This record gives sequence, structure tokens and C-alpha cells, in this order.
Amino acid sequence: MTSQLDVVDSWSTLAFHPIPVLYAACSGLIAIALLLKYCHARSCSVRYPPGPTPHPLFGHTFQIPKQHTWRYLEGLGKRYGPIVRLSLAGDNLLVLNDPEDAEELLGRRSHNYSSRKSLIYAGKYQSSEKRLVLLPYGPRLRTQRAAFYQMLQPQVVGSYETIQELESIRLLHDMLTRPHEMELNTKRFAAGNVFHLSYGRHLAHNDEDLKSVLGVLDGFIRDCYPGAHLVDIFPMLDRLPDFLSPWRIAALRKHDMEMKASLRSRVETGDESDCFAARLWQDNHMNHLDTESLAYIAGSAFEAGTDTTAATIMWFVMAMILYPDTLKKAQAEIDAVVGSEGKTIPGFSHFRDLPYTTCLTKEVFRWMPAAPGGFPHFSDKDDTYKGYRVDAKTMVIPNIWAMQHNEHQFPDPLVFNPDRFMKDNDVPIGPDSLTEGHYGFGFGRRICPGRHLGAKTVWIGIVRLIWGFNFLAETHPHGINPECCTSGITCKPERFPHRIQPRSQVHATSISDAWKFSSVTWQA
Ligand code: HEM
Repeated sequence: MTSQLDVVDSWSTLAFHPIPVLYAACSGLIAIALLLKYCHARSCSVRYPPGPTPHPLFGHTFQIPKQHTWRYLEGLGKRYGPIVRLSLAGDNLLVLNDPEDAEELLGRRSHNYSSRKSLIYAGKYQSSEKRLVLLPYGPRLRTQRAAFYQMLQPQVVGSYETIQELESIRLLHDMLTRPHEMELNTKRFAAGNVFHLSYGRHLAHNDEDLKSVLGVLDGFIRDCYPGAHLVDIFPMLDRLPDFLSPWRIAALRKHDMEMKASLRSRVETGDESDCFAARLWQDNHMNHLDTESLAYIAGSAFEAGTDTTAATIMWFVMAMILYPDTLKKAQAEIDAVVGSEGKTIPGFSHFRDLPYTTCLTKEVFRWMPAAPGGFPHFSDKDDTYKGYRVDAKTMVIPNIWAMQHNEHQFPDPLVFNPDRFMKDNDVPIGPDSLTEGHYGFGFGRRICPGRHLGAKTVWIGIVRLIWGFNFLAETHPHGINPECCTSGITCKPERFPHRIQPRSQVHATSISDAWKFSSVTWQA
């Protein structure tokens, strides 16, 4: 009989015998090899999304055009399918041309797709990593967006209507007295609204405030352009000392200037004013934001709200010249509500009586989106989607242009046709509906926090312009081409020949009277 001790002994003898050891080692190696093979097979079955063949060194950097990139990306979508992969200056890009994919990745999977690519020049130094638009996903972004939400949620936005109506009287007056400065008039209107809401006072009449606001804005947009600063392409340049990095000193100087300008506006605003900035400071016991973050929240409203709003109104003017029947139909609708004599200017109280004009506003957002290429989101972790592999740190581009010019959802997409929103239950019921049915305000946790305000600003501007003016082509309308537009984060029409005329002398007098009255109100 074998004792227990013998069994243990025989195991140990067996264990150290060379043949079984060799056997065990071989089986281990075979298992590892099989595992590797399995992993490899798996990684092969999860492939990257399709796209054009990249250059071995530069990827697609020199294939992607800088002008009207969204149209090129739309073309890739038609060729390779709605999800396209590219690489640009060392970054992985995932282009989404279909809203369903954007809603899944940027919406339902937003925990992974809500960051922004970090920018050393504009983000780290110029903004001290506190500028909302550039913040990566995390606690700081959540706090800043919560503060924004407190100020810009639909219920609160209702209380800004008086300011929006006042500022739109200025727009009417500017179009009456300076019809050739359409672009500047729309920018003054857009910036004026956000300035008034943020700091409780209107832009100076001599355009000094406007020029400084637009100057900061243009500079910041340029600083964020891909490739604008070498350090954002080669981050190791950030390790160089200050005396070899003049760009760093320049970025820090811009930061100082921005802080000083914001502080000046804050001092001029005062605590008692009922405006965005004053409320932010008053409610800060809830948000616990430092002074720089507070300054950037108010500043972000300008950066993101001025160009987008102005561009939308410029596209509206072009649409009215190219599609005069839609203008006539909207004028008839407005006249039926406020009278055709030109004595009563329509306002927010008429919203529910103006479904066609409201659909016309939505169609402007769809026809020529102000941010056609979307704002890129940035992913934090590896993911798989529809059998495709999406690496961590991929820049995800929601191509709003392609989504809003999709034949299936929007037949004849290049045609400006407000009736497409007048179908059955789609007739607008409240101001919230302005942001629905199109994708012009982005997606998921980074969706535009100013959309309710921005959409209503555009609406009141459009409704009142339709009420008061006719828009005519200086030459034949065929000379006006919506494809002639700027390229960048926002897209607006290049200068086009146009004439803006009051509909009648009574309309003109009503505008002048309203302007005199509102100037008194402003000074009061
Ligand atoms: C017609 C007007 C406007 C349009 C078309 C528009 C469009 C957009 C779009 C497409 C985005 C990017 C969303 C994304 O990343 O998915 C965005 C972001 C943003 N918008 Fe607007 N916007 C408008 C007006 C405004 C206004 C009036 C404000 C402020 C008062 C504003 C504040 C912002 C801010 C702060 C962001 C950045 C949000 C973030 O990064 O988390 N926008 N907007």
C-alpha cells in the first residue's frame, strides 16, 4: 500500500522529472500561441472604418482640402459609407455623416465621446485651461456647463425676451439707415444680444465695444485652427524654456488681456444689474468657480454665440433673395396677424401665430448651417462600433452639413423650402421647436448650451426683418451662389450683391419711432 507520504513524494518526483516539465512548458507555449492567435483573429475581425488610402508618412494631411472641408467629407461618405476614418497631422479622425451614428456615439455613448482635443497654445496658456469650449470632459467642464445651464435653460431664456426685442429694433434701424452694411449689422445684432445679456448694457454706439469683441473673437478662432501653432503639432516644443518659446509669452499675454477686459466689463456691470455676469457672481456660492472660470463662462457666450448667430441671419438674407416666394408667404402670414399697414412690429407674443415663419427659421438652420463641419469631439477610451474599431484619442467630427443634406431625410436638400417642416405634427408649437428637426446645434453632452437663446435671437431677427423689408438682388439672382462662402469653424456667405428696402414708408416710420423709443428705454 502506498502511504500518503509516498503519493506526495511521487508527485514531487514527477514534477521535477525533465520529460513532464518539458511537456508542461510546451503546453503552456501552445496555449499562449493559441491565445495570441485568437486575439489577433479578434483584432482582425474588428477592423477600422473605411477611408481613402493614406500617405505612409503624412496620412491624409495633404488630401483634406482646407476650403469647405465638410463638402469633401460628405463626398467621402457617399463613396465609403457614412462612417469614414482619416488621419490628419498624427491624429485619428472619425467622420460621421449620418445623424444616427452621431446620436449613438456622441449621445448614448457620450461618456466616452465628450472631450475636446487639448490645445497647448489656445487651451493651456491662452485660456489657462478654463475656457469652456476647449475643456476636456471632466469635473471642470461639468461645473461650467451647469453654470451655463442655470443661465440659459429654456425657462430662464424666456426672461431675456425684452432684451432680444430691444436689440432687434436696433437691427431694423441699422438695416434701414445702413442697408449696405448688412454683414456688420448682423454681427452687431448677434454680439449686442450676448453683450447686453452678459453685462447688462448695450454695445457702444460708436462700435468701439463691437470692434474689440470681434477682434478678440477672430484672434481666438485663428489660434484654434489646426496647424495654427507648431506646438500643437509637435507638443515636445512645450518643453523648451521661455526664452526659446516666444509663442508662450504671446499666449500668456493674450490671457492677461482677456482677464483685464473681462474684469473691466464686470466692474462696469456691477452687482445690482440683472444680467448673466452679475447672476453668475451672485450664484457662485452654488458653483464655487474661481474668478478666471467665471470670466471665461461669460466670454464663451460671445465666442460661441456671435459668429454663429450672425452667419445664420446672413444666410437668411441670401435665402430671401434666391427664394422670393418664401419671403412673400411669410410676409402674408405676418401681415395677417399684425395687420398689413406696417404700424405694428411683430414680437415674441405672436410666436404661436406664425408657424410658417418659424418653419422658415428652422429651414435657414438646416439649409446653410452656421457650423457645417461641427465642432470635433474627442474620445477617451478604445471602443468598437458597428464592427469597427475606434481608438482612444480619436477626433470625432459630426458632419452637420452632410446630415442636413441627406436626400432621404430632406428631399432636394439644396432647395430652401420651409414647407418641409410644416408636415403634420411637425408644425412648431413653442420656441423649443426651433432647435428640433435639424442638427445645427451639435450633439450629446457638448450640445450648444446657448441653443435656446441663439435660436430665439435668430427668430426675432428674422421675423422682424421679414415684416419690415424686401430683399432684392442687385444683379440677377443667378449671380448669387451659396457655394461662395467662408471656410472655418463657422461658415457665412461671401459678400454678395443685394438691396434691402423697407416695405413701405409706414414700415420705415414705425422702425424709426420704435428706435427713438427704445433708445430712451436704454438710456433710462
Ligand atoms: C444660431 C446660433 C448658434 C448655433 C448655430 C450654435 C451652434 C453650436 C454648435 C454646433 C456647437 C458645438 C456642439 C458640439 O460640440 O457638438 C456649439 C457649442 C457651443 N455654443 Fe453654440 N450655437 C449658437 C449660439 C450660441 C449662443 C447664443 C451661445 C451662448 C450664449 C452659445 C454657446 C455655446 C458654447 C459655450 C458652446 C461650447 C459647448 C461645449 O464645448 O461644451 N452658442 N454651438
